[in-house]
Order: sequence, then structure tokens, then C-alpha cells
Amino acid sequence: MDALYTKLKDAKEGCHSLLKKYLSQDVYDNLKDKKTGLGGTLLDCIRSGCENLDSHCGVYACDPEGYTVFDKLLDPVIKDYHQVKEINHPDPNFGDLKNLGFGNLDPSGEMIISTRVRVGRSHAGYLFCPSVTAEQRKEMEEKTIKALKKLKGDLGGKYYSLEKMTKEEETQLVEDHFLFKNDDRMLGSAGGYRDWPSGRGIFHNSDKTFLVWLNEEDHLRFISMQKGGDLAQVYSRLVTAMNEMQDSGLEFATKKGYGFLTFCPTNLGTAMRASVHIKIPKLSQQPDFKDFCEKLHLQPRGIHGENTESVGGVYDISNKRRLGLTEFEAITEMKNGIMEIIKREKEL
Ligand SMILES: Nc1ncnc2c1ncn2[C@@H]1O[C@H](COP(=O)(O)OP(=O)(O)OP(=O)(O)O)[C@@H](O)[C@H]1O
Ligand SMILES: NC(=[NH2+])NCCC[C@H](N)C(=O)O
Repeated sequence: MDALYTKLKDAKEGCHSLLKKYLSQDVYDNLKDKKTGLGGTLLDCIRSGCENLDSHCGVYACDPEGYTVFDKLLDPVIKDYHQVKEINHPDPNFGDLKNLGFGNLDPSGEMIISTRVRVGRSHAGYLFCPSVTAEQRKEMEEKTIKALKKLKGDLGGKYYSLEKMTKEEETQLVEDHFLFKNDDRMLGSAGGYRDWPSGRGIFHNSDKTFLVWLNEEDHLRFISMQKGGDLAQVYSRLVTAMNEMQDSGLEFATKKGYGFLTFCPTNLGTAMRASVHIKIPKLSQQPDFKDFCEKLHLQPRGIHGENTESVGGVYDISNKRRLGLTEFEAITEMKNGIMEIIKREKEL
């Protein structure tokens, strides 16, 4: 670990990660011999950011308790990413579904191709990617399948194990933006693809508007998505599903003031990312495009996921902050930002 830390410390050009910013020699010395009750180490938290100097965040939590044991590093990273002065995340509040104050963000259907809202969740008491075992992943898979079987009506569906899927089925699901893949070098170096594809899979309803990812970056990702810009419908479906999951017997990892615990500190709190795939050929060419998004607390991505390129002026634009505000505030921040994006594109 000392050699990795030296590599990070010596890095200059091209290394702007939050890990580099906050892992001072003092913090390093203070944390280097600590361990969580489950055996999680500082190395588990920092390996990816040291091996990938172009990381943005560069830190992961070894396990839920990592957020306490390694708080001297993780707390400043969390405050910086989510732009909060204190870590004091509110209780969940998804708002009043009958009175959300938004509907379809693009009724003409000219700009928004599709809308997606996801939340991450971790099973309480389990390790995260760097050290979870294949047996534990299988155990979590079984528990999750049992819980998902209780979903009824439009949310009900089937589980597809990655181990049993054909290569063609897998490729098609990835192409259609439904399924994850194993090509994120930052997640890979954090241990995200150990024992691949064992214990991984996807649950979805027949329309593929409600999906659950098992044992990708987080133990669980719950996703609602559909074509077009009807954010109210997509969000309401996710909230309904999450309400049903409360009675499903699954116990999610949380920490007071931090909300729902996830592997990456950028996802903590609501663990919610609400995105649209939107055509913005003019705005995306403006020199201030990134700053414009940043000011609206939005994050632009390419359309095949994080760290991919845009295709034909279509971008994935989502809320950047997930901690320090309620789910309803986060979705409203995203909605307001997307309305500004649409307005500016139309003016150009
Ligand atoms: N609005 C959207 N419409 C259709 N597909 C989407 C939309 N937003 C994201 N996707 C697809 O979801 C998949 C996952 O994307 P990505 O990994 O960037 O985000 P994520 O699942 O929210 O996780 P993370 O933020 O941890 O990377 C990709 O295939 C991406 O194209
Ligand atoms: N999928 C995520 N957790 N994305 C956030 C950042 C991921 C990566 N470790 C980085 O620092 O750039």
C-alpha cells in the first residue's frame, strides 16, 4: 500500500481526484493500520484511485463500517462531491406522488429519448466489492430473488442470472441500455469483477420498465426506465417499487446522517441518479457546456454509461448530488435543470 500511496502522492499532471486532494500524509498515517470489524482496510478503499490516477473520486468504502472507521478520508470526500458543509442527510422523503409538480419534461418528444431513475442499495451486514466472497454474493442473490418474487402487477417479473444467459442475450440487453457490463477499469481495480459472472444477474418485468441489478457495483440497483420524457411516470414507478421492497424482508445498510450506504461515496444518501438521454447538439458544442451543467448540479455523460462518449449530440444528463437532500428534492433539482437545458438548446 505504501508504494501505491507514493504513486498517488507523486502524481501531478492529470490527477485531480478527491482521493489525491484529501489523502494527506497525516490522514494516511492515521488510517493505514485500521480495520473494520469485517476486516476491511484502507487499501480496499484507495486501491482504485491509486491505480487509476485519472479517477474523479478515487475512493470506495470497503464495507458499510468503512464509512465510520475511515471517516477522516471519506467525510471530506463526501462533503466535496455532494457540496454539503455537514454530513446530515435527511430521512427518506419521496414526495407526494399525486402532486409531484412535474409530468412529461418534453411533451413534443423532440428532445428526450428516454428517462431513467435508479437507486442503489446494500444488504446490511455484507462486505462490498473488494472482499465479499462468491458464497456471500450467492447468498445475497438468493435473498433478493425471494424478495423480488413478492412484487405484484406491473412490477412483477423474472430473474435472469448472468451465469445462465447466452452471450447474444447479454449483448442485446447491454446494447438496449438495460444491463451492466464488466468494463469499468476503476470498478475493476476496486475488486468489482471478482468471480465474474458468479452471483450477478438482472430481474425485470415484461416491459423492461422496472429492473433490478444484482451484485454489480452495489449489491442492488433498482431501476425504472422508459422511452420518452415522462419523468413523473418513471419516478412514481420506482417509488412504488421501493415502498413494496420495504415489506419484502430485505434489510438495507444505512447510517444516521449518511442515508443509504453504497460502495462509492458519490452514491450515498438517496443513492438516486435520475437521468435523461437528451438530444442537445447545439448546447453540447458550447464552450460553457460543462460549467452550465455544473451550476445546475447536473452531470453530463455519454450514452453508454459513465466515461463513454456522446453519440450524435445525445447526452445522458443526471442529478449530480445525492446526499444532503431528500429524494423529492433531488428529482426536483434534476427536473429544474433539465428544463433549463431544454430552454437553452431551443434558444441557440
Ligand atoms: N435516461 C436513460 N435512458 C436510457 N438508458 C440510460 C439512461 N441513463 C442511463 N442509461 C443506461 O444505463 C446504463 C448504466 O449507466 P451508468 O453506468 O452510467 O449509470 P448507473 O447505472 O446510474 O451507475 P453509476 O452511476 O454507478 O455508473 C447504461 O447502459 C446507460 O446507457
Ligand atoms: N460509478 C461510480 N461510482 N461513479 C463515480 C466515480 C467512479 C470512479 N471511481 C472515479 O473516481 O472516477
